[in-house]
Amino acid sequence: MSLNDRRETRCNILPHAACRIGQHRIPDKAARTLQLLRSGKWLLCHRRLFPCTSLFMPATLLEWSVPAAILLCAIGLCAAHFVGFRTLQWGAALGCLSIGYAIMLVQASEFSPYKQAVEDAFILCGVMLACRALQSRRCRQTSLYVDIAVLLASTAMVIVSVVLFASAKLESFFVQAFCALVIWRATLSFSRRIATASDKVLTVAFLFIALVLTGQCILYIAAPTPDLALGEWRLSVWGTLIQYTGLLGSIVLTFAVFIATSYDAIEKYRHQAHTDALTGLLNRQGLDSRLDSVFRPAFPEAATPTGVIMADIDNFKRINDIFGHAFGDMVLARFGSLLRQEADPQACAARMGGEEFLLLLPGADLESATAVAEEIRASFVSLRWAPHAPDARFTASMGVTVVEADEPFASALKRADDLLYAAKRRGRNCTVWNV
Ligand SMILES: Nc1nc2c(ncn2[C@@H]2O[C@H](COP(=O)(O)OP(=O)(O)OP(=O)(O)O)[C@@H](O)[C@H]2O)c(=O)[nH]1
Repeated sequence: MSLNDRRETRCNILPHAACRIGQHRIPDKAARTLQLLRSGKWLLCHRRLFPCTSLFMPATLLEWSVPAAILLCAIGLCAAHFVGFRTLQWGAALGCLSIGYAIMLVQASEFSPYKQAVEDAFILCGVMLACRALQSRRCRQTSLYVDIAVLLASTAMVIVSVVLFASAKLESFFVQAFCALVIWRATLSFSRRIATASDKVLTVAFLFIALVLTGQCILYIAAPTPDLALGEWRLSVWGTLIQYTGLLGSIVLTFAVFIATSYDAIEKYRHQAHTDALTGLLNRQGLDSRLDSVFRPAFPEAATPTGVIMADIDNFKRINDIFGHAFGDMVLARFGSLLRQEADPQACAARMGGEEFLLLLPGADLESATAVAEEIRASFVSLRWAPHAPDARFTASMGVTVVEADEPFASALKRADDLLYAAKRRGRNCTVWNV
């Protein structure tokens, strides 16, 4: 008698009738599994338990195209990391997913239930990594212990579904339900902290994936799906559905990540091009672009009046000469942060070049703009410069005006500049405004 014949015989002598656990009647297949588990011979007979033709049926090229395409997405994202995009974590997530989907196609071995558990663990790990990549943009990440607990719970449910109930339908339902749960949790907590257009793109992609997974779970419960054996299930419409929705989700995610990271990079370089590196204020180019958007002729909300303060640190060349250029840089940086502190958040502060600064105060009339200028001037005088120059006091001069209704901004700027030089001529350390 060959080994296979002996296995067949062992399997055939097992009772086929349904049995009971306590008050609960359990199905034939589960009853047989329990018997086998008790006798410790289930591994020998699992081929009989899961009588599937495709256990020995190699996956087609079309089926392999699913993990291959996901792997390509992962490679693309990892490669993008090396040219400066922050996409490595996303690549790792899709890499994990592609391994999970590849294991799904590998021929089942003697250890088929473990294969299911490993395959599903890779898929869930991929989803968790993607969620962590999303959360790392804005909010606190889910605790690692929570993720491990979810992974263990999912694996336990998968093993129960496979070993006890020999049900691929149940196994798929559990892994998808856990994936959906993890994605919904991350998406909902992230959606409360959306700050940029790229955040919105990623949120929409995650919502789409969460909805697809949830829809699939509902379909699993609601539709009269046949309870197929493990191998048969892969080739059924349900198995195909899970593979292709996985592929669709991965492609949507890859596009969303590329759009979001490209947008982030553009925003980063735009911000750098519009910001003065020393003070963190707008530079000339940044100011022009801000003025373009606020003072466009067709922009009726352009606040009028708008207070304009032109400020200049007095005798700055001497500061450089006496204390050095690095100290001069520090004085500029502290003056810049003073402008930011004293003005309200809607104000627009810019470094016009050298030691000359501009502050725009939307909605401020001449009186309140002058008050702000005086406050800044007084605060600057009172700054202490220990340890480099403990006894030094530095001063600044200010010219203040307002943009009249329908007045071109350039003419108000010229007026503020003239007033600043009037303050210099008056002996510096004072504020001059037009009446
Ligand atoms: N440390 C430092 N110095 C700068 C920077 N940009 C310009 N300067 C210096 O700022 C000085 C400006 O000098 P001036 O235009 O003569 O003005 P001032 O000495 O402040 O004289 P008044 O404006 O008339 O009070 C020059 O010596 C520039 O080299 C910078 O980014 N860092």
